[in-house]
Amino acid sequence: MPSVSNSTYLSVVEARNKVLSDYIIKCLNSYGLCVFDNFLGESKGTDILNEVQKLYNTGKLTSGQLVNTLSSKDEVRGDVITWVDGSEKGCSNIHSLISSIDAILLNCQNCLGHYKIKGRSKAMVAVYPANSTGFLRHVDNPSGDGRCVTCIYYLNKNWNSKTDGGLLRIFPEGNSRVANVEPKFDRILFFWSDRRNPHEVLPSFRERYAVTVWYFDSEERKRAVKRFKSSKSRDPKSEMVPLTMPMQ
Ligand SMILES: O=C(O)CCC(=O)Nc1cc2ccccc2cn1
Ligand SMILES: [Mn+2]
Repeated sequence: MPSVSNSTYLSVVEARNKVLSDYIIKCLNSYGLCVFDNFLGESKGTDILNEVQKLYNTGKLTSGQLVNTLSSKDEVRGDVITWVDGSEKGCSNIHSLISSIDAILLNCQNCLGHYKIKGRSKAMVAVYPANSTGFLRHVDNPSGDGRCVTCIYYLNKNWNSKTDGGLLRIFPEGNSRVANVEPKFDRILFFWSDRRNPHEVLPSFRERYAVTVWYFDSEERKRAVKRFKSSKSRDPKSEMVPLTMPMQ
């Protein structure tokens, strides 16, 4: 196998990011959602899966239901989650995932709707335990909190929703068709975070792993910060961190 120089490797990565960014721009602007398979490849995807499973198996994830502090006794969501920025011990591959997605979104600058994307949330690592209840139909950002694009990276090898459940169902506004997204290994999904994309997760019968990042529109974010200035809530999903440059 001829060795590839570092500069050649980088230009291949940049060309690939450009192709992927063009695809995301076209899909999101046309349909409001975009699915891309084989995002990082078997090896990198497995490295990320191993880190997520380690976080889960060492008890680092807490019930998402509690995070929502819902008074209702009905379980709205059955996931367990933790928030990472990738600098944590044992999260270097999750950091690499976040940087890869940031690089793609930086390439999409100013071409996604009217949005100016300059920041994102931390990454939310989520596991739906086997026989969990999924996530009831909801909108990620119903109230203009600044989040404009939801990005979910799935880590579930040989997933078959007929037997394993766990389908993500998106109900694009004004469209009678439903998008059924299998949470397949090394699949990345982007969709508008606002009321255009109500969605739900069907009950899973097998452990279901995903990493989610939300990207912020700078103008909507500025307006939201002004509106929520008084609120003391330090909800991690609405904390914004700047995009990181891709790790070389
Ligand atoms: O795993 C999937 O396919 C999507 C699951 C999903 O919608 N997760 C989710 C998780 C959330 C956590 C905090 C606040 C809002 C949230 C909205 N959505
Ligand atoms: Mn959601």
